[in-house]
Amino acid sequence: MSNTLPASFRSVSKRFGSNTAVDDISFDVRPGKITGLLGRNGAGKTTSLKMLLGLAKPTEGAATVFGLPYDQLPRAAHRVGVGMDGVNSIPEMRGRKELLVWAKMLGLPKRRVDEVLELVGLADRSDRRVKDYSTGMRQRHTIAGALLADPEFLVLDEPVNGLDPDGILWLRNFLRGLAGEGRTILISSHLLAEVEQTVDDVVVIQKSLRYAGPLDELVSGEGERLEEQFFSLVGSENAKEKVSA
Ligand SMILES: Nc1ncnc2c1ncn2[C@@H]1O[C@H](COP(=O)(O)OP(=O)(O)OP(=O)(O)O)[C@@H](O)[C@H]1O
Repeated sequence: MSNTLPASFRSVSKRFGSNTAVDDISFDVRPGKITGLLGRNGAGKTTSLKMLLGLAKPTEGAATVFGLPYDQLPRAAHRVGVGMDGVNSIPEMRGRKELLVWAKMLGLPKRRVDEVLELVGLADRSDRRVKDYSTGMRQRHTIAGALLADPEFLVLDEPVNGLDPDGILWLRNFLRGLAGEGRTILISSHLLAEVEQTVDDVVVIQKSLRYAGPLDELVSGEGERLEEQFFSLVGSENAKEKVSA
């Protein structure tokens, strides 16, 4: 595994016309940890991940993976596994077939597809078309694709969305297992209770950066919950009412 930081954002901003989606954020992702990128809808999570992965260009600043912009990183598709809507997805194809396409593009043997299908629990259901998968199956399929090249860094955009309680528990244990092997994981989410049980580090954004650091430094007081801290960082009258209710 590499010694260089898996991900680093330095004074990164992104504007779409007059809309500032991401405003001057700087943070690092620690190796071997699970980091949760948190923010409410429209906070700039996906845009930030896209800039990290070379799918969007920062208006200012730089986001790097292993010390380099993604498009300059040698073997980037092998080192960084990506799970994001619209990336590496051909919904009309059957699950296993689709993974075989990506495996071929990555120069991987067919048996790797069966390995990842087994890992995510889809081995016996991968002959269905991806578009016919349930939301939970699609999430697992996305993670299988991200794992194909056995990457040391996984970037997953909203992997918990749409999972049922079994799926959530599975994902939590699965991600913890991957981190236990020394992998780094960056997930975006707005599901605070779930994130609290899964991540080591937290990055809270609301266009600008509100917090970056260990979860247990953010939620250090007795009985303190991530949800409470989140709302005090991003601010919301409704939220404050909700928290104090
Ligand atoms: N391609 C684009 N063109 C114009 N505006 C965009 C584009 N992509 C994102 N935005 C805007 O940037 C802001 C941040 O969007 P983004 O998708 O990054 O938020 P998010 O935190 O991932 O939200 P969600 O949880 O709803 O997915 C929003 O105001 C969004 O409308």
